[in-house]
Amino acid sequence: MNTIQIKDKKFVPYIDRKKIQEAIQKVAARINEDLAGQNPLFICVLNGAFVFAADLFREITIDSEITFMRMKSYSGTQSTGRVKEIQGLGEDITERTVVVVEDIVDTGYTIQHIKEQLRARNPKDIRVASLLFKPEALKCDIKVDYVALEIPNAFIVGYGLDYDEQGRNLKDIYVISE
Ligand SMILES: O=P(O)(O)OC[C@H]1O[C@H](OP(=O)(O)OP(=O)(O)O)[C@H](O)[C@@H]1O
Ligand code: HPA
Repeated sequence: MNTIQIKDKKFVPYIDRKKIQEAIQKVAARINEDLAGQNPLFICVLNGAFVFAADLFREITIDSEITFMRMKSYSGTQSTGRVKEIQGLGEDITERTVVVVEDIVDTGYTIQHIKEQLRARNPKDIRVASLLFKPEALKCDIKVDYVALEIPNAFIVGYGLDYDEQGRNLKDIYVISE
């Protein structure tokens, strides 16, 4: 069944690269339509979102810009519940439309924290685009505007997502096997 081992855990194939790319194209088409003429600033949340952001941004056909910030809240397979800013945002976003690009919204603590930080800088609008969303795991009252794929509450790796920093280079997404 193509089981892979990363450190002490086993994972099995879950979402293949073709399905990922199709889902990204659909999300990009919605963003292209919704945000045309607004020159949105995409904000990629490192580390995990770098693969998704690279693929999403190349599907964006409207005038737009991209930048990066870096946050950390996970340890192993669990959220610590504390969101640490490793690298903040340099750009002035006053009166700009920004699109926060995440690989996953799980408990929602990270995106909630980022939205609070960005709101204080008076943007025109904050949209959130996430490759993956786990509705059953959500612990915050937040809206994810553009979701490529909804998944159940299980730990996954690949396509930028890691287990203990390993597995980000996998082309497909794998789920933990009990
Ligand atoms: O909704 P939440 O429960 O907050 O989880 C989502 C966050 O967790 C991951 O980041 P992580 O802290 O693992 O850092 P990484 O991006 O460097 O892997 C992921 O990239 C999101 O930013
Ligand atoms: O399921 C996950 N896998 C990897 N990183 C994550 N960060 C939040 N949820 C996850």
